[in-house]
Amino acid sequence: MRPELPIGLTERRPPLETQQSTVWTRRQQAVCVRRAYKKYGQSSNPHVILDGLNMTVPKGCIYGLLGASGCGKTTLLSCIVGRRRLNAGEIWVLGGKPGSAGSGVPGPRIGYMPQEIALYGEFTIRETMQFFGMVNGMTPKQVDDKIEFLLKFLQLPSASRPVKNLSGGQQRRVSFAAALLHNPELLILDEPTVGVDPVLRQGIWDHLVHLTKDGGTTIIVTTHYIDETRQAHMIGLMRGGKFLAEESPTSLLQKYNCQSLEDVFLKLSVIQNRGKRRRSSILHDITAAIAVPETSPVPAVEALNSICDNSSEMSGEFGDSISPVPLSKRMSVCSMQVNNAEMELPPEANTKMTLFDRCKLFQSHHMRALIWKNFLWMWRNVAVMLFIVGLPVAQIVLFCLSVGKDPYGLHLAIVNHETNNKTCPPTGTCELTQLSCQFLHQMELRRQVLDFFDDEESAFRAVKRGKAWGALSFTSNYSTSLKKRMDDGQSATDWVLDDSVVSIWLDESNQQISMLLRRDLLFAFQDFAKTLAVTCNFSTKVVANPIQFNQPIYGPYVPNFTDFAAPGVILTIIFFLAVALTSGAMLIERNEGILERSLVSGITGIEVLLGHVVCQLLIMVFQSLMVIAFALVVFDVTNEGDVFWICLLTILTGLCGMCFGFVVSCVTDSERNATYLAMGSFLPIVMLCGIIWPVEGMHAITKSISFILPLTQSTESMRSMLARGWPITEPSVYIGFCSTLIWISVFLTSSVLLIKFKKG
Ligand SMILES: Nc1ncnc2c1ncn2[C@@H]1O[C@H](COP(=O)(O)OP(=O)(O)OP(=O)(O)O)[C@@H](O)[C@H]1O
Repeated sequence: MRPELPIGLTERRPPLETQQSTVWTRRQQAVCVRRAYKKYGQSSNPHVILDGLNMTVPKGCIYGLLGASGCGKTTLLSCIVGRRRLNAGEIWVLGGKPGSAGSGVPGPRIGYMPQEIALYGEFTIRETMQFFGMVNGMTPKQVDDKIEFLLKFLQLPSASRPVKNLSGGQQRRVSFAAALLHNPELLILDEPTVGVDPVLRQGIWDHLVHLTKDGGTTIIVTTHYIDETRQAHMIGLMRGGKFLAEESPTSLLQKYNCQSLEDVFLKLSVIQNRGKRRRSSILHDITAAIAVPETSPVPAVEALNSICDNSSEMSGEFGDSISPVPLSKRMSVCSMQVNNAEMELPPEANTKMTLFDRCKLFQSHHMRALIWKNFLWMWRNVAVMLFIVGLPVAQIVLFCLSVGKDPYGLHLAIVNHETNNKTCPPTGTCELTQLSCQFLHQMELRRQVLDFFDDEESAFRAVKRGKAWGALSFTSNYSTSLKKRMDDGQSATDWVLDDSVVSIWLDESNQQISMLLRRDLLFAFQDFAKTLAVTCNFSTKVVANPIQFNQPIYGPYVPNFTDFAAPGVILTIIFFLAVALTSGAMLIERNEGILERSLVSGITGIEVLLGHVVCQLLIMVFQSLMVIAFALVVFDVTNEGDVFWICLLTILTGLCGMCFGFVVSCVTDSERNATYLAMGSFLPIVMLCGIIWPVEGMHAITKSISFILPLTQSTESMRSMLARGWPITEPSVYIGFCSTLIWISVFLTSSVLLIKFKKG
């Protein structure tokens, strides 16, 4: 015996024989979704959200999109507004495909109120409206008039109140107002009545009905309060990636003989659960009838969906009355005032994009709005901005104060048998006695501390305990033997040679300190010998080292580490602060939903990017000039080059950091991941770009990696300008500029591509 069909399925059969919609009829709808398939996650373990969903929203309708939390309403809406792509299926919005050239979607034809507040807390209500007004090409007068109406209608407080100081419900209403502001053709409202009291909720619904009266506006609204959608012309009950029904609330209530829409939803859910078993057997029959070739590349689910779709475009699994019925009848469900809707040519057919329009990187009113908004945000966060501007200056000050200066106050353990370990002031005469004292005096002049010990044993002990950096021992006849060594020259005896030597044992555990101590000891000896020669009136050449270091060709006679590290440190500070600034700003904008909202308003990712470039470039230029001024003027870092080129290279490096920041914000989805990525790149760049150690000393592999990194060539270029005074025409200088420009284009292109192609 044939089992009894569940309610709904029996009613579902007849429409299977109705006609197919054509592309033309699809484009006549406000929204038409066909065979939508959307999944998240890996193909091996997909999370299917939309599973062959069909949806038809005629023009001039209020369409209530209902469904349990997590059933995919927001996902469907973001596909409709062109912010996410379907994995399969098609969407027509206001006659065009979302995102296609000339469709106006995303764009001002749509008003979108996302689920999250997606507003700048620091802005006042008026400023918020001004921003969205500017984005949608409204004049200030039009915005002001609309603000007045919206404040009254939505019972909002004064327009000068900052959004962050409003209650949650008020913030949602401001968000709603921002979507209504420019009278869009299609209004998409994701839960607009959350946190709104019943009276105002009713007011909002009345206003929505009013908006659709003349047929010019279509509204799609999602809500958890199912029964408030009684005022909608049509509702779509979504469950399991499909619509259970897509009909007018009255006919649903009648058809299922229920008191409330909630009951209808429950009834249909039960039917769907029962029907799934039944449906699987129906599908089995269909597949048997129309065999899908085994070699077909189309997955079975899609094949089945397409089979179903080719025979019908059922929107609801049950209770469907939308797609299969003729268009004229369907229109009667919504406002009858949609005059000539069928006669209107879809905008895409009308709109001819010129080549100029297609190549246009930005629209001036969008850029105006973005730049105004970014500057206003900076102004509202002036303390943060001052910190950001001051941070690189603080860092360069810290660097110059603490890195690269010669260590002083180092303790040396002295055993002076010549003076029985007594201190002895230099005599300043030509007496060749107690010469050890004159030598030690030179060490004191170099600001090192001398501690005297009785014997070598105790001096070593002091070094071993970390009380001194080295031990020095003078023989009892040091002066006599030194004099004899000079007098006898080649014929000097072994004891003369041995006794005229200062014995030194250093703590070499700290390479920098021991290197500088060695240098100080050698210089101290040279100075002592020279002083003696001058005092005793004989040529200093006699005591000079036979290797003579003349005045250097480039750099100071005694180079310091500050001069070596400064170019790299300046560029690193500017580069990484720009990374942090840009990626931070972009991520805040994205994570708070503001970016999403702006993009739905028609602003492009490239415009957002350019908006940040313009504003942050200003900050960065200021930062760069301050850093250079502090390094060169206040801390007197050696500079022989042209300040213009030095500043330009610093600014370009900051720009490069900004572009890297864009890439970071595009590839990461949270501030934490952005921080990991920025920090992860910081250390390799600092280690490999020749900032703390010359590239010449690196391993062959790291040397070749270092060659292509963003800061290597620019650091070398900066060093050549600062220390050698080389002009831009020198290869090692202009290569730094070229490398930075190449990296800017690489990062910028990557972020533009990521913005363009990285959609959900
Ligand atoms: N980017 C994403 N990556 C992976 N899963 C996602 C993503 N966005 C949404 N989802 C998942 O898709 C499902 C549908 O989410 P969606 O936000 O569309 O539901 P919803 O019906 O709008 O829910 P609610 O009514 O609670 O807002 C949820 O299970 C959600 O976890």
